[in-house]
Amino acid sequence: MTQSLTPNLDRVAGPADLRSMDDATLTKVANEVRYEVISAVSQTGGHLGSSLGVVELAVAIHAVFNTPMDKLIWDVGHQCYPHKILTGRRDRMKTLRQKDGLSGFTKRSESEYDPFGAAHSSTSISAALGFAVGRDMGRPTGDAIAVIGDGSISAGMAYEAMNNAGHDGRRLFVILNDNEMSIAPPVGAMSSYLSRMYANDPLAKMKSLAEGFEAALPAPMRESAKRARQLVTGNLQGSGTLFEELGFEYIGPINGHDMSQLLPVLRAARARATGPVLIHCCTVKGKGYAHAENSADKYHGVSKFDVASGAQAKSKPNAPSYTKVFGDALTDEAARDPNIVGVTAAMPGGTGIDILAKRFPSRVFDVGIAEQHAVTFSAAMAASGLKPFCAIYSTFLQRGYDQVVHDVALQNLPVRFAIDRAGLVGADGATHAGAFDVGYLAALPNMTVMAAADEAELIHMVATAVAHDSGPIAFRYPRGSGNGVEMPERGQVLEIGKGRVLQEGTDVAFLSFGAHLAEVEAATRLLEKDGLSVTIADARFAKPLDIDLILRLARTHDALITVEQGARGGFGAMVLHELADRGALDRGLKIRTVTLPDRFIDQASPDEMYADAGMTRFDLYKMAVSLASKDGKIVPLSKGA
Ligand SMILES: Cc1ncc(C[n+]2csc(CCOP(=O)(O)OP(=O)(O)O)c2C)c(N)n1
Ligand SMILES: CC(=O)[C@@H](O)[C@H](O)COP(=O)(O)O
Ligand SMILES: [Mg+2]
Repeated sequence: MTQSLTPNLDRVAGPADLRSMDDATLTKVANEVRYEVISAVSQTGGHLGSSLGVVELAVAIHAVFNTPMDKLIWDVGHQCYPHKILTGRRDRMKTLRQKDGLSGFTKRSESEYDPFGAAHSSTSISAALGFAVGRDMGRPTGDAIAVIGDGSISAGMAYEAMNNAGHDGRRLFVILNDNEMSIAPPVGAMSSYLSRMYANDPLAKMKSLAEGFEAALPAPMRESAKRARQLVTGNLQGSGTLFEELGFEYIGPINGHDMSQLLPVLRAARARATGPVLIHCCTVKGKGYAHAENSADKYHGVSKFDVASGAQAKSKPNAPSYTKVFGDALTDEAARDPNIVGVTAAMPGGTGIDILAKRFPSRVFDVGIAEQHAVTFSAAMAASGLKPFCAIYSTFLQRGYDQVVHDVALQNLPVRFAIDRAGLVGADGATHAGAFDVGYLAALPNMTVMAAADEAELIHMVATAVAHDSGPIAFRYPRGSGNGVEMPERGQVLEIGKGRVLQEGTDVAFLSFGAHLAEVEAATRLLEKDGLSVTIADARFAKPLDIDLILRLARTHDALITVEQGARGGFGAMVLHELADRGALDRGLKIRTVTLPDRFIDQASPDEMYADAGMTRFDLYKMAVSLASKDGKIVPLSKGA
């Protein structure tokens, strides 16, 4: 029988097994967990760098605290792979981020060790405080421990939570996982502050501890720890770090990969904390895997890869990504218009704003994980006469919605929202679905809402957004590659509120909004084989709607089907409002609105997810046939069905 490469990890069925192990064995377990993470993610892809950075933390926390009674909450949750391996899901790691497999984030329904779901950042401290209150009011809950990264702690919501927790004074633990990285290198004053806390400290190797816990330390560490803490806090009067000023006991910075520091510090903190405690751990994103550590993005999000070479499997799309098309188009427009600026909330690469930044660095603003701020910041730039392109994924723009309403739409300021990852996104699952932006934006007065049917349309929409100065405008497009359509030299400015007809028919009309047009066209080919005559129209705008087009389609067809990559309450709803209010439904038009279903859809490939949503070409075909049939026979409507 071959010798196991993970003999110590093999003895861990769950965290309780860790609590019976000595520190040396725990260190071995950590090394074996790291090996397991690299091996698993090389076959599934995923958030490798962040997970490698918290291997020791995950082992130590589960070894010291009494999970699942103690609630361990991972901020964002993208770094949860070691946690999942240690909490009974090791055998399912190969299903990570796949249909019917493990979620790539923590998820309540997946395990009792996941007390709170995540994926959107900066929620963990709020959740920890909620559990702490539950405990203190008699609910069956132990300690609450939030593990939050240096990127995530820079978001407003984290301050709201620390402000409340520090004032409330309840016992809870915040472990700051400081690896000096967000997805890109971190930005902002908090990042600089954290770096100052250990960059020049000659005792950085020392593990400085808050006075309250020095007594628990082995004698040799006690005195020097006290002095190190005073040095770290910037003066010998011992006044607090930012966190202490907020009411937290501060411990750190300590080496988040050194079990001989982590374990005594966590044990001391657990033994003595009477209020909120922040333990500052310095870690390395991608720790222990050279290809990750040496990569600019620390292998934040990787596809499958070869462990030996680190080479990632590259998909060979036949078309550029929507993200790149957007970044290139915006940069071209910016070369002609000096008022164009780009804004991203910590996602320069993901949004394509990094392309603009390469050409015009002084006109790009990465505000950190701060979508609320990004929107209002953009609103004021628009009020000053600039042309801000606020590029935020559909799902993350949800974080700044009140700012869109209150600071942009209500003041009718010409902010341009570039909404990437519209529709279903695949492996990131339900938390990242760009499902709701059409509904939440088209409901707003003054707002213009567009959706690109393909990458060529996206270029036109960027040009249209540049030219549109009379109020806010949003354009949405999906994650991934375009359709390989012919690309225009330069974007043409579209007429606001005007759609386009791709083909005229008589039996059934598809009114498509956005990138599901390709599926509509495929369904049409099937319908035409059955002798049906089909109209295909691309609405281009959910607001303002092309009323003339919609009324004409309703008048000249017995069946009208709207299609969108979004939830109910979006484009189809807008069409229904207009048709109903104008009496166009009174003569009995057969109309159906194809949207995402009223439920969340778990991770899979986008095609699998759209199949789950009932939005494939075959679903569309069946729907059209059902509308063009009589007594179960397909009777083309134009033939007097
Ligand atoms: C509200 C929100 N905005 C943006 C993101 C995208 N995002 C995921 S992880 C991440 C960086 C997190 O940095 P940090 O907290 O330092 O964790 P690390 O990856 O360094 O472990 C970002 C911006 C998100 N998940 N949620
Ligand atoms: C964890 C997180 O929120 C980001 O890393 C997100 O997964 C990025 O999504 P894309 O891969 O679509 O850029
Ligand atoms: Mg980080």
